[in-house]
Amino acid sequence: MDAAVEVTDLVKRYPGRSVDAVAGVSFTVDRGEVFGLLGPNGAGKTTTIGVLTTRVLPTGGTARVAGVDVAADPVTARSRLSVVPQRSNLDRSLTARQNLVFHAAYHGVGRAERNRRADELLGRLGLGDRGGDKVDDYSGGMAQRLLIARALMHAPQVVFLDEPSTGLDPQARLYVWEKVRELRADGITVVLTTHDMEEAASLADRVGIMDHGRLLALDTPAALTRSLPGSATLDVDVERAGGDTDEAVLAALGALPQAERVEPVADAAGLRARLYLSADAATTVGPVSEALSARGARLTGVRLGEPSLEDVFLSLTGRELR
Ligand SMILES: Nc1ncnc2c1ncn2[C@@H]1O[C@H](COP(=O)(O)OP(=O)(O)OP(=O)(O)O)[C@@H](O)[C@H]1O
Repeated sequence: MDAAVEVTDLVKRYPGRSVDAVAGVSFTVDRGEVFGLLGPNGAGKTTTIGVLTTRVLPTGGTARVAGVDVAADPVTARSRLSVVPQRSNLDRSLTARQNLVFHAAYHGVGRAERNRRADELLGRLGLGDRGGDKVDDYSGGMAQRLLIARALMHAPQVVFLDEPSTGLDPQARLYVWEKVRELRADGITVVLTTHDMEEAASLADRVGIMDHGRLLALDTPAALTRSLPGSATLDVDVERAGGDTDEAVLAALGALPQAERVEPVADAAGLRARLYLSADAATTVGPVSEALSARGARLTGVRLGEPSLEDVFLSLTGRELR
C-alpha cells in the first residue's frame, strides 16, 4: 500500500533569501498515522506543510500526498488532502454553516451530501447549536473547531494541522487534541506541526524534530527519549540503618551499574538521592531496593523522572525548544 505522505529530498528557498527554509528533508507517513513535526519558530515546519498542501512550490525534491505528486498535480492532491491553517482563513461575514457548505461545494460535493455533512460535523465539533452564527461572533477556540470541521467536509485522506492549539486556552487545547485522536480512530492520516513538545508527545505516533530546515531525528516519542542516556532520573527516599552514613548510602547507590551518577536532593526532609540513569527508571527500582536492604536501609519513596522531547531537542541542538 502507498504511504499517505512521501517527502524526498525536499528543498525550499524563498526568493531573495540566502538560506534554505527547508534544506533537504525526507520522511514518510503511513496511512492512519498521526505524524508530528516538532521544532522552534522558523524551523521550516510551515513551509514543509505549505509544499505538501500545494500552497508553496518546492525548489527541489518531491512530495507526494495520497499517492499524488503535489507539484505535478495540485488539483488532484487538493481533493485528497485538507489543511487547518495556523491562522483562521474562515469567511467572517458568513455563518459557520455557510463556511462549511461553500467549501464542500468548491470541492464538488453535491447539495444534499454537503448539507448532511455540515450538520454532522457541526455536531461532532460541538457547534451544533451555533451553525447559524456569523464566524465574526466566534471565539478563537470555536473558530479552530470550525476550521477542523471545514477540513473534513470533502472527506480527505490526509489532514494537515499547522500549530493546531497555539493561542488556545487549556480547555480548548484538550478539545482539539481529542478531535485529532478521533480523526486517527476514523482512519484519517494526520500531519501536524507544533513547537509544543507536550502536544507532540501526547498526539503523535511518530515525531520528526526539525531545526534550521533540517530533520534532525525521527521516531516514536518513546524511542526518541529512550535514545538519551543519563536523562532518565530516579529519586529515592531512604531510611538508613543507625550506624550507616548518608555518604555511604549514596556511594552504594552510585555503584549500581544502572547509575551514571548520584546526587543528594537538598530540600528533602530525610535522605533523598537522585540517580541519573543509563537504563529505564522503572526497572531500576528493584535493584535500588535490593542494594538498600543489603545494608539494612529501607526504600520509603520513589519518583520516576522520564526524559521529555524537550531534553531530546536540547541534546540534538544544545538549545531549548522555546
Ligand atoms: N513567504 C516567505 N518568504 C520568505 N521567507 C519566508 C517565507 N515564509 C517563511 N520564510 C522563512 O523561512 C524560514 C522557515 O519558516 P517556517 O514558517 O517554515 O518555519 P516554522 O517552523 O513553521 O515556524 P513558525 O512556527 O514560526 O511558522 C524562516 O526563516 C522564515 O522567515
